[in-house]
Amino acid sequence: MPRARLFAKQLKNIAFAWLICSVVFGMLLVLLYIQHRDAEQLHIQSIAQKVHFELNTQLKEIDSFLRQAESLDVTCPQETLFRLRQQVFKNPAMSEIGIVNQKGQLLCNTYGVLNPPIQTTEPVRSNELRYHGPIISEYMEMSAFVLARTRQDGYAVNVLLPSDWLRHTLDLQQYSQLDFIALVDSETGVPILLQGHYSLPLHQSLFPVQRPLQAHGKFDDGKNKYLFAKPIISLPRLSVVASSNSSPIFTVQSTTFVALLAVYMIAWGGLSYLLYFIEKRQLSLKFQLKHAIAQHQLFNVYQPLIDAKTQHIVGVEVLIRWQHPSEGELGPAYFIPEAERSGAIVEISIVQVNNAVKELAPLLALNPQLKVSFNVNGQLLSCPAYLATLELAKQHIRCLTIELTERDVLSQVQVKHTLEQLVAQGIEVAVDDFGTGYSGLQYLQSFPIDLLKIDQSFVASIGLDNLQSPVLNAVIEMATKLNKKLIAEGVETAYQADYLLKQGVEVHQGWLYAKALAIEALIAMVKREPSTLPSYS
Ligand SMILES: Nc1nc2c(ncn2[C@@H]2O[C@@H]3COP(=O)(O)O[C@H]4[C@@H](O)[C@H](n5cnc6c(=O)[nH]c(N)nc65)O[C@@H]4COP(=O)(O)O[C@H]3[C@H]2O)c(=O)[nH]1
Repeated sequence: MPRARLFAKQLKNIAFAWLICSVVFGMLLVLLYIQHRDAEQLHIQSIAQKVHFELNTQLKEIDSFLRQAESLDVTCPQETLFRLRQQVFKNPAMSEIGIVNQKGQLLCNTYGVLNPPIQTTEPVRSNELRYHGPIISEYMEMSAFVLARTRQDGYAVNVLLPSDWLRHTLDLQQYSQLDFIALVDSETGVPILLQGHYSLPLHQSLFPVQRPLQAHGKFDDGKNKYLFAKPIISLPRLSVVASSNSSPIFTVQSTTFVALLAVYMIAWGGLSYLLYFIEKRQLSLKFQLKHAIAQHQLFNVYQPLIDAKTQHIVGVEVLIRWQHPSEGELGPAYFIPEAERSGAIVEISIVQVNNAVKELAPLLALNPQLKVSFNVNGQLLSCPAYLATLELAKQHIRCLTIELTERDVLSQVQVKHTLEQLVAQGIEVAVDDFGTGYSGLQYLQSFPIDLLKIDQSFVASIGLDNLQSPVLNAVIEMATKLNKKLIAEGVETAYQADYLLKQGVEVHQGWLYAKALAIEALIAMVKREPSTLPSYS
């Protein structure tokens, strides 16, 4: 093969290997990405849930105090102030508690009675837990939230929570690997506590947050992100929101990336080499075959067909062998598939028929009725040179049979016409390995088929209780009904031979009688059988 072509073939292999590896690795990366992304999202959810839980616990405690505040004396006697202060000591989240009347006047707080009262906003009528904020507490000069409840009598009790204190208890800083984690107003989305850079998905309305929700896509800072939001149960007006970059694959560690790249390169290289190796082997087999034909290394062997009743040889199947210079004698399984692929089968088969005519001439001269059977595939049937060789051979071999597999018989429309022409010349058509094909059996009626060769697997099933055993009987019955001749292949035991004989299958082929023989051995066998060829000496 010219160098340029060899080089082009190698390039093709490399490109093909690259394509396969890229597709496989691409799929692998997508899988990894999905797995990684799902894990990342679960991680974000679990952080948000944790913050949510902590906040919820805090708020529930404060709320339970506010519910009990129904019993506080709103004239702010010492006893009430004591209870308020006691509460502040017990719960360090609260820095101040105050009582506001229906007009919005702060009457007293943990610091004492306010005289005059300070005007604030009028209490809301609803007695749900609510929050205001963040506000700047005048006393503490810091940002804070107000949690409040309105009592049945219209007075409100409120609690001041410093923002800093909340931030520290929730320890938001430990979540710095997230894009952000925030406590936001569920209605407006305004962040009240925030760690990181707050950004929201574009073209998606998240607010008001009424139930736990997730959002994916492009955010207003131009990045693709994932977001999880969940309202606080005891105060749904507030929600915990956490978000992270949703493209973690691009943050794969450099060592992992290098390892992946190395595996990819090794797989690519390995596959290229494997393809090169297979091609080289095929190429070399193809060239070796050509050489073998030229050097006459291929030769015929002949397996006798025996009439089991009389024990006489009634024919032979011509089989091929290769006397390989280094590998020794090789069976057809080693080279026939490649010969069929490369087209060398045509030349091989023509030489085979011509050799058989020559080698069998002495036997045919003595017994012109000797059946001679050749394996023929669909490719050969469409080759005029081979058909012409058969036609010539027919002049020397009176009982010439061609064996086709079911696949070959049915493969081409014109096969039927070719077979009819061969039959017209007196050539017998047999179906080889009968029963192993998966096609319907209509062809038995429409194609000119005279003989069925029962596949060895059915013969091997005789006496065994397996699935194939009933098929053998069905095949025999069908062949009898359709008036087809039968030959049993692969007869290895006397038991099988007896059984087949009892079923009416008289012509056998198999190791019980003889293996495939070189022409000299066949002649020697026939010599020992004077009754078969009475005049042969
Ligand atoms: N286990 C066992 N095996 C037995 C027994 N009796 C015969 N055989 C083997 O069964 C195969 C019968 O040939 P096939 O079904 O046409 O199957 C043939 C045929 O399809 C193909 N083949 C052989 N020679 C040629 C040829 O010249 N041209 C073509 N196109 N194909 C061939 O290769 C196949 C295998 O051929 P072989 O290896 O020669 O194997 C032969 C034969 O040696 C037995 O009792 N037990």
